[in-house]
Amino acid sequence: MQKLNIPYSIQWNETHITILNQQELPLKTEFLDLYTLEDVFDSIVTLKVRGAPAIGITAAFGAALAANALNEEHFPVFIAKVKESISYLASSRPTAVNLFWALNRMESVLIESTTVNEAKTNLVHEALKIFLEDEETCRQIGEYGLSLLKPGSQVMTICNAGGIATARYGTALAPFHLSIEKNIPLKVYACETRPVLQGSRLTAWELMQAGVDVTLITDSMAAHTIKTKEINAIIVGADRIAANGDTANKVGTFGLAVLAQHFGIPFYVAAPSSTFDLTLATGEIIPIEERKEEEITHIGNTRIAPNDVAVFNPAFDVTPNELITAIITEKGIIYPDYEENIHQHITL
Ligand SMILES: CSC[C@@H](O)[C@@H](O)C(=O)COP(=O)(O)O
Repeated sequence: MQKLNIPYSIQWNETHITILNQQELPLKTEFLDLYTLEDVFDSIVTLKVRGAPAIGITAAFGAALAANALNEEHFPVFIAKVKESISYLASSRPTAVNLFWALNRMESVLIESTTVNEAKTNLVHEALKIFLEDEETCRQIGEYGLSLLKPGSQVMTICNAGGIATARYGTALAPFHLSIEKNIPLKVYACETRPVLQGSRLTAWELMQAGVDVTLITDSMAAHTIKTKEINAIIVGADRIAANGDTANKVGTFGLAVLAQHFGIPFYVAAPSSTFDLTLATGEIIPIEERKEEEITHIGNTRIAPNDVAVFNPAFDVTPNELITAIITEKGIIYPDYEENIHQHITL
């Protein structure tokens, strides 16, 4: 069995969190130490750490850091201050529900504690639990995902739903990491993922590190590539899945799902149970983050669009459930009818 050759993107070090700086990849493999609540908030907003599960894990550790930094002995005041830190972290990015899911777990543990010291210990334990569970979850997603892909398959993906976007292995990329361990040949086509290029900077880098056969294309080449390279399946991650299966993921995902339907190939979403938001009946009401216009008008510090051009920069889109062949979770594979099957699957 070959060892997964990618670094952990998040590590807990008692006084600080160490993250892989995903802004610098692939040119530099740099690790950053986050000591304060503000460091953690900034790392999430600026995409130094990104990907739904990784955001949740980092925020959970951030809440633990913030609690540990408090010099407050009066328990009700301590609780109020930690809650404030949790709300602050929750305001960092709006779409990935894993952020709120992880912070809710942290808040529950906080409220259930009875002293300041007990709360501090419990918060660290809960954040570590969230991290460790995610590694196991992603491995399971990988196993189920791999069971859907015939050896020799050519598979397209977008964004980076990989090991560095989770505790380890990833969601959409987990089957590829496991295929290396199990010696099963698969070929991946990675869309570069404009505007901030998670596909070229992160997925291409991660899969190459792991020894996966990966080919990079621009987003506009997807239709031609599916046709001429005989792509067998598309697999993507998710930031939030509504109760009816509508799925928010990196902008461009919806377009790939439409292409999958046109070409008659399966379109799979891979995500942990923590990415489902059963409080939302449909994807229509998933909040879609709009990011700063410089992500589109500039590459690095170089302007590539006219001054003052109007810009629309949604970071995510919502793929309607009827375009999704199956949703792969750590508990198994969900097929339509999603309205009926998701609830049953998630509450297993
Ligand atoms: C396992 S990560 C799943 C999703 O979070 C991923 O596909 C994605 O869209 C990430 O967007 P990002 O803006 O890079 O955080």
